[in-house]
Amino acid sequence: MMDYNVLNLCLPKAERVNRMASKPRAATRASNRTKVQAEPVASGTRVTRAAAKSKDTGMKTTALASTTKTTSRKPFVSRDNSPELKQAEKSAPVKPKVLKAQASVSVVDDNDREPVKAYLRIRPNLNDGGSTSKPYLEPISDLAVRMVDPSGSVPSSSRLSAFNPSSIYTFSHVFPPDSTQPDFFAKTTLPLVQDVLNGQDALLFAYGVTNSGKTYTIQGGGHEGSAGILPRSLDVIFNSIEGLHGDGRYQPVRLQGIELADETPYPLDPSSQYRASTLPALADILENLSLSESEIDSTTLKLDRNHEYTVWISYAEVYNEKAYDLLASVDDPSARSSPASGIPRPTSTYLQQPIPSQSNPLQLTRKALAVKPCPAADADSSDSHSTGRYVAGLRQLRVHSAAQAKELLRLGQLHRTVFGTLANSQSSRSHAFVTIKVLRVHRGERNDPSSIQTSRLTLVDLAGSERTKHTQTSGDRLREAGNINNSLMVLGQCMETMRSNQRVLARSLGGGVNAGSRLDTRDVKKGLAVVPFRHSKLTEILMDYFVGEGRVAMIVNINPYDTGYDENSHVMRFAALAREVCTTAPTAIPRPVPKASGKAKAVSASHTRQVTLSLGGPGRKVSETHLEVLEEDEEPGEGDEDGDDNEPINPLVNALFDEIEMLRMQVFEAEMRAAVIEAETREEVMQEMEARMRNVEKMYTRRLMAEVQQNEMKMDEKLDMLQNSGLLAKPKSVDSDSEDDEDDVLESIDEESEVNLSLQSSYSQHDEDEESGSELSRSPSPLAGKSKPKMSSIKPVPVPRSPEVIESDTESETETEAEGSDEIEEWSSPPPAPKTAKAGPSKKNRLPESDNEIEDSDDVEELEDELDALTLAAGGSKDRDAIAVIPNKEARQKAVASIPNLEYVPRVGEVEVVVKPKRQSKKPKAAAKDVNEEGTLRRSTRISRS
Ligand SMILES: Nc1ncnc2c1ncn2[C@@H]1O[C@H](COP(=O)(O)OP(=O)(O)OP(=O)(O)O)[C@@H](O)[C@H]1O
Repeated sequence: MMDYNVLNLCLPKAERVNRMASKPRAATRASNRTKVQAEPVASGTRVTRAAAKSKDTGMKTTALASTTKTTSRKPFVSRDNSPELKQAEKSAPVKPKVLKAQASVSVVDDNDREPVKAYLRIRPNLNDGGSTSKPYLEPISDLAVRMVDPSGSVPSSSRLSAFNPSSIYTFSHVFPPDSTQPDFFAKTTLPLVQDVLNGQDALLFAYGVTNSGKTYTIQGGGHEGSAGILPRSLDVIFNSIEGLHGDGRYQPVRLQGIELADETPYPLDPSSQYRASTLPALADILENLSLSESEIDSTTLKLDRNHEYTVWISYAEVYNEKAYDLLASVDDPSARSSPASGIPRPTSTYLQQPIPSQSNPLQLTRKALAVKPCPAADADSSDSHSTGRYVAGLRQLRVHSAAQAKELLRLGQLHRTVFGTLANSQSSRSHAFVTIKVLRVHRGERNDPSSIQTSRLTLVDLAGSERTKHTQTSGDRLREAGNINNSLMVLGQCMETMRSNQRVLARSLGGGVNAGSRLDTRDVKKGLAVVPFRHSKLTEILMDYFVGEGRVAMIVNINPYDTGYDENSHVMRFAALAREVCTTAPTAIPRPVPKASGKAKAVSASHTRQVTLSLGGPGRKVSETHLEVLEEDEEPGEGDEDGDDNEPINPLVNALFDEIEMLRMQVFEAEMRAAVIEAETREEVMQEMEARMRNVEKMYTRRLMAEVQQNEMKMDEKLDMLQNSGLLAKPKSVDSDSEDDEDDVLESIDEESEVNLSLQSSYSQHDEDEESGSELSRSPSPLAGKSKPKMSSIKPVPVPRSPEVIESDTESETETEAEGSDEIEEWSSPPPAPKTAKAGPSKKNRLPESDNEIEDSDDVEELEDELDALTLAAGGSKDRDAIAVIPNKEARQKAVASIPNLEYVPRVGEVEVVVKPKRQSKKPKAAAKDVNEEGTLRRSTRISRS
């Protein structure tokens, strides 16, 4: 059964949901009893200090239309791409949640996975006790900051500051001290609000040391324009659903569950009896702590107007490792109306209590709530696998307007203040979770609970991390600090484990496929570590966001004027770690989580604290009153709506469930094997194709090189022949500096030849030949002549008319003979005859005629072209040895006689034969082979009859 859980979490979440769809309800219950907690494996983004990597696209616009897609599962290899590589900023498509509509559940693909976003917000200098006037952190771009240890070279006890006096950290976005609340909201939270209205879950938490601005960021300040992201989110939600309110027939329960709305009214407000008293109420003392209400964010998002929406709020805190409902004592918010605004206003049982005489402290009692695993039944009715845990008994209150919601939150905040923070200079000593839940249903299906989509936006104001050595705390405060630091440490550990699990998984999958071996899930599983979500209440509650779908963003608040450089360094490193964690984790393969030892619960006991409240605000006479806060432990079974945790287990039923799960595991393993085989096959085919392509490429390269060399050598031979036969002589009538020019030309050729390796080999061959002592060694090459304007002074040697063509015996080249003949005739006849388009060679294939023309020809490419042209003009292709134009028999005899070792080879039917031994001795074998294969090369020169 554990194996099934392990493997099941390898699947994309929606696919798991599909699987769950076929799961009988009873089965899920039994599974729930034995099912282990899921540990996700997260892929992440590597955050380096050295380089700023942009991952943020700012506000994303998501599609409003709900589209369902049915995609087949991808091979595991491709499902495990690192998000770092894709970090491509993309808008995640909307995946609406449809309760009990498993048939149309969307499948999550790779592109939906996203690393945690981390936004850095730098607090301005408020001269509020910070020890430094110069900040130790400065933004260097929109995405990166440099942090310099203010202690400089002074040795520090901290390893971090000792070894990294200056570090660069990157974020999804850096908000400098002067950034405004609206801008911050628009870039960080608005996209999440859009997601929630479209059926997606989202989590945003603020992390930072004490006094760094977390609460200011989330809730806001007291002045105009300072409303935080929480009231702004409420404004945007209610602006957007204006006219689209549902009837609230169904209410949310737990994380994803839906049930018929409770008909029972909220408990009657008992405060009326207290209000009859003339004594001031607790609320009067706390009045000046209320949130800023004046400001309303007017942003409106476009929504599908075929849907109806209801909004529900819950507000919980985790204090000293216990979860409390901050709205537990709030009476029905819709039952009362404020006479001033007409807005239904909730009231608080706690806060309406009159403060008794100073000698008698007012005792307030509140009960901690248990955090329980979500029943699998919820997963049946939603597209979410029920891996999360919820605060059992946490009230979710419906709100009809942003103002009402803010009022409710204000009460919750006051409760938080009363129960936790007043005794500590307004500092938040608890983690506060505000969850805005949106229930959405299509108008035509409002009576069908299975059509209701539920989504959550949770904003978490984490308690400030701090070192006890800085706060000098003791007693209760020390205990608080210990718990806070412990829970934050566990959060960091969870992220670290998720990241390393993802790496292990990626390596295993990648290695398995590359090695061509089968992937054994048990081996992979062994390499993964347990994610310690259950080691703290904070991570237990947040767990669903990390193992499930939805986006997670983190706000890092920092006060760079504070003394806590080391603490802030830890915060920065935490952010770097968070950015490497991926939240949608279809590849999660957890190992069984050991059941939480009963130790924590057994140890905890009711705890009474004394809180001193100051009566009156600034400018008023201050008196004090004392509260006694009794914090009762949670009861294990309390608040468990399922109530089936202690249900007696039927062994037969359990055995059947085990068998079902085993079969599921087998199916899954088979699917996984198939996926791996498919990936292997693809890989093999790809490798084979690549090898073939490489061979073809090599072959063509070889041929090309051989051809180039061959042509070069032929060219030399032809030029030699022409010169030897007197058809091309060394120019005599040149300017006074012609010798220098020729040298320049040769140098130029040398330079150009360096550019082209293939040509270089040809030239060096040519040079070698020349060095052998020939008189022609310094004669300019026609190529060289063409490469410099000055060579236009080289005059062709007149030759008699009626040329003969020395042709090869290749039939295929007969056509080019005439053309070659024309070319040479024209080239060698003074003055050069104008060429016609028909008879003459193309511009490309002829020698340059003017200086301007020659000037254009000094790039290597053109040189090569002209080289080819010469080859053609000489009537040769790669199969010809040489062509010489001999005007008549006498001239031919003369020419033959003038060339030593020339042998005449007659054509069939010819009598005279002159054969010139080939000068070429270094012809590459490959080239010779190629030519011989084609049967066209004759290593002799035949002089045809005129
Ligand atoms: N961006 C800002 N602009 C102006 N004032 C700010 C800003 N951020 C924080 N402050 C002010 O700094 C002070 C401390 O901020 P805040 O209470 O939000 O810190 P905190 O991190 O929530 O502290 P704790 O963890 O102790 O609750 C407050 O007076 C707040 O108004």
